[in-house]
Amino acid sequence: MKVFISGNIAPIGLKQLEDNNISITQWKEERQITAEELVQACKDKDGLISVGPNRIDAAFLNACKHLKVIALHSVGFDQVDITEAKKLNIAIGNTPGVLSSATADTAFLLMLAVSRKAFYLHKKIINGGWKNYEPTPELGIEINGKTLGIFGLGKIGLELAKKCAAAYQMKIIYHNRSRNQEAEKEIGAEYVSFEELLAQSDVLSVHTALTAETKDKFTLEVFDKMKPNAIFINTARGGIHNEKDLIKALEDKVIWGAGLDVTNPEPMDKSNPLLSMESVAVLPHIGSATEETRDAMAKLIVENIVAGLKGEKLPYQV
Ligand SMILES: NC(=O)C1=CN([C@@H]2O[C@H](COP(=O)(O)OP(=O)(O)OC[C@H]3O[C@@H](n4cnc5c(N)ncnc54)[C@H](O)[C@@H]3O)[C@@H](O)[C@H]2O)C=CC1
Ligand SMILES: O=C(O)C(=O)CO
Repeated sequence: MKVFISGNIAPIGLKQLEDNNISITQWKEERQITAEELVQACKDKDGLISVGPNRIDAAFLNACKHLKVIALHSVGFDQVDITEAKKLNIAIGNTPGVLSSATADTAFLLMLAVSRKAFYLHKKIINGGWKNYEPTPELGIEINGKTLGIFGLGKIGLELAKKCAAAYQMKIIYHNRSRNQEAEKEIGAEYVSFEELLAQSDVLSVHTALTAETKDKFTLEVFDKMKPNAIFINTARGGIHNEKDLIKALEDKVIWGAGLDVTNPEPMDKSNPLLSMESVAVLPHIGSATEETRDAMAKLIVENIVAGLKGEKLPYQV
């Protein structure tokens, strides 16, 4: 059985694939593989491990109908045409759960970094701007005891809510497609309407998937309904906020700050105005990027690939 890997996965995953007698070919270049190159690479393969944002759309799936399984190196599957894959009987697997804590940590880190303008002040030191010990004009705001609003209280949202409730006694409110009884019981999270979420959150953190419903959900009109000292955090997908509107909202002080692990497009251009704003922190999509989490993701990917190649139901099927 032959599998193509369109990027890097943890070495433990490569070893486990070899132990299962799976022959692997891997994309080793620094640049992202193109759509044409991906089709070409998959021509004589039985499975694909899809790393990064390659579009697994109808065109790709129809050009590679022979694939038995596609294992995503992500929990998100917005890059995949699931309906078409189902029609063509190609199993799609993802990596739920094992990355929830690491991704919630990234949201937590962004929340603190924004609240104290940490990335901006770090750059200021590099640029020789730390002159003496004076109360800095760039004051932060505190998180302790404030209200955290979660948009999309699934696995990652719940991890963040637990961390913020425990570390900072934050009040947790959330808006979701359905009620999350576990969160309501465990941390006293309160379900609110989307409008209430906007009106009450001191920190609003996005954790839904990117779908037709959530695409461009955060526009200027929406930011306008938030508190002027609110912090907006997005570690889900860049397409969920409208970047032009976010820039305008920050420039006009409609909201206080923003922390992003995801942007649209990715990579973000280094001239992007968000990168020079005081109360903004941007990371290059590192939500799940820890050694422990990437090892755990690789193990799930191997389980999905092995099952899919045997024609069995995937343990983590989308
Ligand atoms: N920055 C990064 O590296 C990472 C980003 N992610 C992103 O985080 C997303 C969430 O991951 P999980 O928490 O594991 O997924 P999940 O499926 O456990 O949680 C998503 C939650 O959003 C809710 N939801 C979906 N559409 C909604 C809508 N229109 N309105 C209100 N609620 C809605 C769902 O009901 C669910 O509770 C992924 O889809 C992925 O895009 C995930 C891992 C790492
Ligand atoms: O899992 C995901 O969806 C990511 O974005 C990367 O881990």
